[in-house]
Amino acid sequence: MPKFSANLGFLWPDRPLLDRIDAAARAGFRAIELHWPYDVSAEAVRERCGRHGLLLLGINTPLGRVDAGEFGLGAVPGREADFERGFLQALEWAEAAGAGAIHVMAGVVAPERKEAGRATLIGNLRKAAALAPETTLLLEGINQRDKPGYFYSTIAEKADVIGQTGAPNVRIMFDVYHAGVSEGDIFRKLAAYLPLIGHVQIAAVPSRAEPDEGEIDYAHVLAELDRLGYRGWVGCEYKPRAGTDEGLAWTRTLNVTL
Ligand SMILES: O=C(O)C(=O)[C@@H](O)CO
Ligand SMILES: [Mg+2]
Repeated sequence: MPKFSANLGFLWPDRPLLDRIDAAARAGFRAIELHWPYDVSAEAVRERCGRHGLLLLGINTPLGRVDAGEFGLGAVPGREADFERGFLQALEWAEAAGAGAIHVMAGVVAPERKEAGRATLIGNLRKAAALAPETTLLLEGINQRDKPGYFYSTIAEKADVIGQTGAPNVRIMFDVYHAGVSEGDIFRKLAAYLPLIGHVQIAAVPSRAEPDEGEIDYAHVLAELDRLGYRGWVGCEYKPRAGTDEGLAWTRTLNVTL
């Protein structure tokens, strides 16, 4: 059975971040991952994780100008200097908090700028990977229904960018929810891209709720990850239907030990 981490961007949304860390430990998680924790001190997060013996896996790069529709800057032509500033902020926070991975957010790019966006992303990633050789840089596709215009939605596009970047510390964040909404054929893609996968995330399709409903049978997905020999973490990145603690009943349904 894979190892599970609590995504505290979505779980226990009713309380402040440090309390969410306590809740994750109480629920039995051994690792957590965060989205954009920049308004909380990295040292406080490190201390709270240490208190519980929790591993902090990763965070996301800053989004940019959210009011202008930005959702990351990695592939946005003309914003390279802002991307670098944001990446360095993420790196400094991650190192101070003890996180080993950074999800480099590609961002929203107009279709006619797609080729320029690809070159921008590869250039930005080469620099970022060299600046942070000890950190895993994760690339995630986001489905077009949730974030119209996001730079990529398929696993193949991320693998292609990783190949072009040529850095050993850039890996795929295989979010089964986004892959399910965007393209399906999950088992074949897990098998095909396994050597490039640095992290997996799960949520029901199409609801993005606990992974015990909808069109993806997560009992089979988790068994397939085992069968393939995946040794990484599986991030529980779902939006609880109601209370997060009650929602963890899915672990019993699926015979999962946190
Ligand atoms: O939305 C997701 O899926 C994520 O993994 C976040 O980190 C933001 O894209
Ligand atoms: Mg995700």
